[in-house]
Amino acid sequence: MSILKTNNLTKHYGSRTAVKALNLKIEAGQVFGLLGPNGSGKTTTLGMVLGVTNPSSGDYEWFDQPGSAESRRKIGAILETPSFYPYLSAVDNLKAVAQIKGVPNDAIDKVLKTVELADRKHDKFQTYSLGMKQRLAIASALLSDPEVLILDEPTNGLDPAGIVEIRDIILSIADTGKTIILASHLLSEVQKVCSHFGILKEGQLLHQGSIHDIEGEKVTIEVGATDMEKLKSSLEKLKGVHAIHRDGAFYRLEIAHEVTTEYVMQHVQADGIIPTHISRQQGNLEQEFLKILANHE
Ligand SMILES: Nc1ncnc2c1ncn2[C@@H]1O[C@H](COP(=O)(O)OP(=O)(O)OP(=O)(O)O)[C@@H](O)[C@H]1O
Repeated sequence: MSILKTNNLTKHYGSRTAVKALNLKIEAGQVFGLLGPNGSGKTTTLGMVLGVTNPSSGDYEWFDQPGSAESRRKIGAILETPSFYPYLSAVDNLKAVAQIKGVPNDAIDKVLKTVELADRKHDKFQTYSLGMKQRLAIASALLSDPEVLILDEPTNGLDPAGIVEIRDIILSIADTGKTIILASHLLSEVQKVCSHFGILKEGQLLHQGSIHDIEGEKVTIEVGATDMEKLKSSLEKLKGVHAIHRDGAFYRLEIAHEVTTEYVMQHVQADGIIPTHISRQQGNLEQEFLKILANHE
């Protein structure tokens, strides 16, 4: 099922075109990353499809229907950090949101669990870290059990641990079958959590497709050992290895997608080799990304 389709969606601010004839297509179950530098039109795009920014021209469909108040009820979105009451706990803040949204309070415990705030649910909002505040915002967007969750730069300002927590939560929400649309200027974020992505530059969509297609077969594993000769003859017997290249102090293996570092490790250890280095490179999205940008220079 098509979740979101935009048809030549365009926004001008005076003489500036923020979004230009955008044709996005997002299907059910995708984690779709709208990737682009600051000012490329991501927030404007999300604002238009959420009905908070008027398009200059073009239109959009949610669930194969023209955008409407009814379709928006199936969407949970965080465009900017929502304001919570600092002196209230997470539970009491969510009770206030539940009342506004007209959803029963029974949903609160479930969403707090999803965002891993169950054990801090009675603490005041003002005692929360930035990451916890962001997780509470996600909980609030999930309260009405939407089919689609929209997040604008969900990890902005967070420390590395906070970033990992948000990513894990996004992935676990995606596992429940919800479609997620997130805007990000971070290639690594899109690569780590998204199944599909679109690249926006100066309001134009340069590319859209699946992450897997771009990463394709380009998965490699680097492995090194003290005895490189012995390592090579062991690696040559390994199933799922398409090619072996010497790269300085290690071999770079071109491998089938399903080959893991554990599998390589077990295989070489069985031949009596202890690797001094082993790591897996998940595709070349960065290079592909730069290529796409270069093609549009
Ligand atoms: N209300 C507004 N009035 C005038 N220009 C605007 C307005 N909102 C956005 N713009 C302009 O539209 C362009 C796209 O901005 P937008 O915020 O959509 O980009 P973005 O990709 O979300 O960037 P960021 O991540 O920095 O928010 C920018 O040039 C911006 O200055």
